[in-house]
Amino acid sequence: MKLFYGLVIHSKSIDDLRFLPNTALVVDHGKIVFIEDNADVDKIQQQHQISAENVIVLKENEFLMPGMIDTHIHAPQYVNAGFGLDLPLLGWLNKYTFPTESRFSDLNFADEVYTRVVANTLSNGTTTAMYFATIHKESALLLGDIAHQIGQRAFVGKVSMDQNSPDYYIEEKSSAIKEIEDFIVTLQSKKYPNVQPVITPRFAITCSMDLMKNLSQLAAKYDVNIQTHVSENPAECEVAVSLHEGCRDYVDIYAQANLLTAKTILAHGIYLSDKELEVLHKYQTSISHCPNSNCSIRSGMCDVRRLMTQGLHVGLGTDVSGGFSPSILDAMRFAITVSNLLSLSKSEDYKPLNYKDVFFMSTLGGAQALGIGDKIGNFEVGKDFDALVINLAQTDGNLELWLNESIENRLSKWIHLGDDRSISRVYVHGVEVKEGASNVLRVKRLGGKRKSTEIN
Ligand SMILES: Nc1nc2[nH]cnc2c(=O)[nH]1
Ligand SMILES: [Zn+2]
Repeated sequence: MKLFYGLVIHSKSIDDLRFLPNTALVVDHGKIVFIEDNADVDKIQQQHQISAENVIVLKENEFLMPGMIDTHIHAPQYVNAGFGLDLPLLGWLNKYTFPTESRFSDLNFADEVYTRVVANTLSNGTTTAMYFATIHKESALLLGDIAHQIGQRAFVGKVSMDQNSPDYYIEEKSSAIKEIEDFIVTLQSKKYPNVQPVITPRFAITCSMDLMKNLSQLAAKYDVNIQTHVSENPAECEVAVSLHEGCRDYVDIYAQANLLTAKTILAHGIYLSDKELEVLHKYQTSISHCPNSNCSIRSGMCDVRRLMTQGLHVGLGTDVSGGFSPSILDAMRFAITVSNLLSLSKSEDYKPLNYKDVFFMSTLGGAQALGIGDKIGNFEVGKDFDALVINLAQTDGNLELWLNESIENRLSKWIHLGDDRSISRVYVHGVEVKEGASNVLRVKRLGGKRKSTEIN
């Protein structure tokens, strides 16, 4: 058992951000068993019979918050993060993305990259990641092993794609179906408590209707989540609809393939019509908003307020490497900026997203979008303890504190100016997983040996 005591910040809903001073929070076997603000910490320590070394008292400039959730990240594209941003989506996929992803048939290469991406995103406070891997089953399974060993909560998707892809990076339909079923069965058989397989048709351009229908049957058979992309770029939308005869619009393609469920998350959704939003709402399908990617490969600006007004759950995604940064703090800032820019052409009563909204989206909102809002996302008794200790008094970096600043302003400063240096502890399911630098995690996993694999 562990007892945390200090300032706690979490969201109960998008309009209900709580700042809870002097809060006692007790964790047992990874779960939150008690929480009370303005608490008598000694009394609670005694009541729960917690030894002194298991009491963590936060310092004056520290606070505890829920772990952050990246609802859309391509693990293999971590290699490309920060370059190749000169082309829009379809050209970018062909020139930069497919060649890099095709290299993940090499398990040594996959081991090196996946260890780095898991360690680095954890270090940046991503306690849960919804990953796209590649079409290679073995390396996707390896990503699951790595997330488990290092301690990140992860959904891992072996990508499925059987058309309109380069010869060197494509599956045949029958083998795509066999491989994904093997992948699900194998990953589930490992019984990792925090790592789940996810059905991952890349998008409607690279998947035949028949493949997608088979994938939706497997999702139902094994009760797993589904992820794909939707309506990211105007040229993509046009090609997708032209390829699937008899489908009214982009969302209808996935509806006809039975891929829309309450456990489905679609990345982007920039150009969705009102009718498409209605359909997504009917199926309780969520959206992953990836504003860095939308800006960097110039896909467009997604009106998150509109999606939320339609009742959709919207989480945040880094979409590495369409997005250049693996940090969810960066996604929060981009989301605010895009929303501000959109508001310039809206009426005065349009409310752009603010720091409280994006805090929600990166925690409870992300959990709801992944269909696990009852398990993580905030601090409620019965939920798993996925949490970050934030230290605002770090001396490096741009975050400066002044006397008598309100807690609200300090949180806003952290969201706008913080980085991994201010994330001093990271917990997943009650286990501390950030031990100083991400290097420590890497070395631990690789048994103290650096791999000789060259990344180039
Ligand atoms: N941003 C992004 N969009 C996609 N659509 C299909 N594949 C991808 C991808 O890898 N990244
Ligand atoms: Zn993506």
